[in-house]
Order: sequence, then C-alpha cells, then structure tokens
Amino acid sequence: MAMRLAADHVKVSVPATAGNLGPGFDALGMALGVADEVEVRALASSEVTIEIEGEGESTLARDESHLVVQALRAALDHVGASQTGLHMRAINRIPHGRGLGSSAAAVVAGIVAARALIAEPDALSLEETLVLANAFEGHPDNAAPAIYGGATVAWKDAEGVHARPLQLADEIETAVLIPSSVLPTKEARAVLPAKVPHVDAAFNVARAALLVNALAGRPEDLLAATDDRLHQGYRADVLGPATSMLRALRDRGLAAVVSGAGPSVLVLGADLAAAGLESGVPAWAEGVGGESWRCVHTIERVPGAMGVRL
Ligand SMILES: Nc1ncnc2c1ncn2[C@@H]1O[C@H](COP(=O)(O)OP(=O)(O)OP(=O)(O)O)[C@@H](O)[C@H]1O
Ligand SMILES: N[C@@H](CCO)C(=O)O
Repeated sequence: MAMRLAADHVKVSVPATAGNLGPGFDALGMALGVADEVEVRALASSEVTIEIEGEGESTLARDESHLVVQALRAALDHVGASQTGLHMRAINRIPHGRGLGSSAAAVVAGIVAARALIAEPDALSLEETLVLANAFEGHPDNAAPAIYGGATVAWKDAEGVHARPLQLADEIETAVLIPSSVLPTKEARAVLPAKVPHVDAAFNVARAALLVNALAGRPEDLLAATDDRLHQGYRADVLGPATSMLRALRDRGLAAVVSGAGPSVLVLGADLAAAGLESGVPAWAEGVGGESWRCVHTIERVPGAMGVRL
C-alpha cells in the first residue's frame, strides 16, 4: 500500500552553499547565510501551481519541470508515497548560476518538503536525502552542507554517497563576493580536463587536509590551505572577472577561493571586518574585472535544511 501523506501544508528553508572550498573539488562545502524558502500545499486535484518571488521569478518554469517539483516527486516515489497535486510558493534569495548552490538548494528543498509531507519522515533519512540530491546534481559538495549545515566533506563509493560534518571553529567567518554575471555549472565543468598531473593531485591533497585542520581553529593556515590546482586555473577563462577578484584578494593575504563553479568568490577568515568585508564591498574591490560586486558576510554557523508542517 502507498505511504500516506500526513500533512497538507509544509514549509522548507535551505541555505546557499559554497562547493569545493578551493582544494576540495567536489568534496568540501559550506553553508552560507542566505536561504531559499518554499511552502508546499498538497492538493486534492492533480493540478500544479507555482508562485515565485525573487530569483528566477520571470524565467523559471511554473509546471512539473520546476526543479523543486521534480525533486519532491522523486522523493515521494523513493518512499512509495502517492503523488499529489500541489501549490508551491517559493521565495528565492539565492542567486542562480553564481556558484552558490542554487540548484542543490532547489533539489534539497523538494526532498525535504516530501519528507515533511509523508507519514513516516524517517523513511527519508539525511543519508537518503543526500543520495537523492546527488542523483540530480552529479556531485555532492553543495547538497551535503545544504542538508547538514556548517562545513562538510562528502564522498561517493560503490555503496552510495556519504557526508560528515566538519568541525568549524566559532571564529571562522565567510564573505562571498557575488558578481552580476552568471556561469552555468555545466559550462564550468566542460572546461575541466579528464586527467590531471599526479603532482597537482598531491598538491591538493595536502591543502585539503590542511584546510580541514584550519577550519577547526587554525585560521592562520587558511591562506596556504585554500590553494588549488585542480579546477580554478583550468576555469580561468570562463570565470573571467572572478579570476581577477581571486588574485586581488589572495595578493592581499586573504584566503579566497572560487565558490563552487563560480563566478562568486568566497573568502574565509577570522576577522573579515578588518579586511573591509563585513558590509558591502571595499572601495579597492569595486569594479575589479570590470564587474559590479556585492558582498554577503556570515559570522555564524549556518544550519542545514529545515522542514516544518504548518
Ligand atoms: N530555486 C530554484 N528553483 C528552480 N530552479 C532552480 C532554482 N535554483 C536554481 N535552479 C535551476 O538551476 C540553475 C542554476 O544551476 P547551476 O548548477 O548552473 O548553478 P548554481 O547551482 O547556482 O551554482 P553552483 O552549482 O556552481 O553552486 C538555474 O538556472 C535554474 O535552472
Ligand atoms: N564541485 C562543483 C561545484 C558546482 O556546484 C564544481 O566545481 O563543478
């Protein structure tokens, strides 16, 4: 027998995320202080209606092809629950195509909404949520922090997809510099080589391990720990102004990395106010690469996705 829906009105919030964190390509990630909200009402009819406010309000589909709806349906199928008509209201605050995990947030929102709707939420564990989200995304580094919050390491093996929360010291802050230009993740992945030199792989292994230690409370190592040879250099041309911003920040001694597939740039540090990154963009950074940038500064550990019944 199909699993029952136990609620007909739920609300979900999912944070933006930065994937990679420099050396941890497709593995490390961190939740950021901006979140999308989605309200879902199950309908007696088979109708699907969608209201969107914010990012994508004039471009996103209002039908079954909407990413949140697709993920919700996949999650209902996964637990053997009946499909339902639905009305969805989305407040989209995460910019799209900027390396801030908007697609992962949409997918996780759909799965967590399904989890809140069904009679047995335990049928969809956090681990299964990650497996389902990875099936949409193809890489788990954004979905993992979107689900668990804070900083995470995620990996795949023959059994599936896994993630663990990383220790994140209270003193670690983030600032994200967001340009107005967009870079679809698909385009940024298409320029990566199929093989990399062994010496570059070894270079990143050392930095990724050092970064885990630095995040746990050694902020003085963040600059060395955020260097990378596996993706940012290969993407320099498609990243355009982000490559200039990355260089400008690192030349100032700031631990900057490309956020996800870019073109946003993430800065990690223990006192980002001292670098003028606590509110707005510092004067020297305005117009770098011919872009207009805005800055989002986060000082607290960001929680993962939350779903509640209304
Ligand atoms: N809230 C949303 N609702 C529906 N579709 C969305 C939503 N957010 C993102 N998308 C879809 O995902 C696309 C962006 O995904 P893409 O993977 O290119 O970038 P990103 O997820 O923002 O960045 P990154 O993966 O580098 O962190 C959008 O153009 C849109 O099609
Ligand atoms: N690890 C992914 C993050 C993008 O979402 C990439 O760099 O392509």
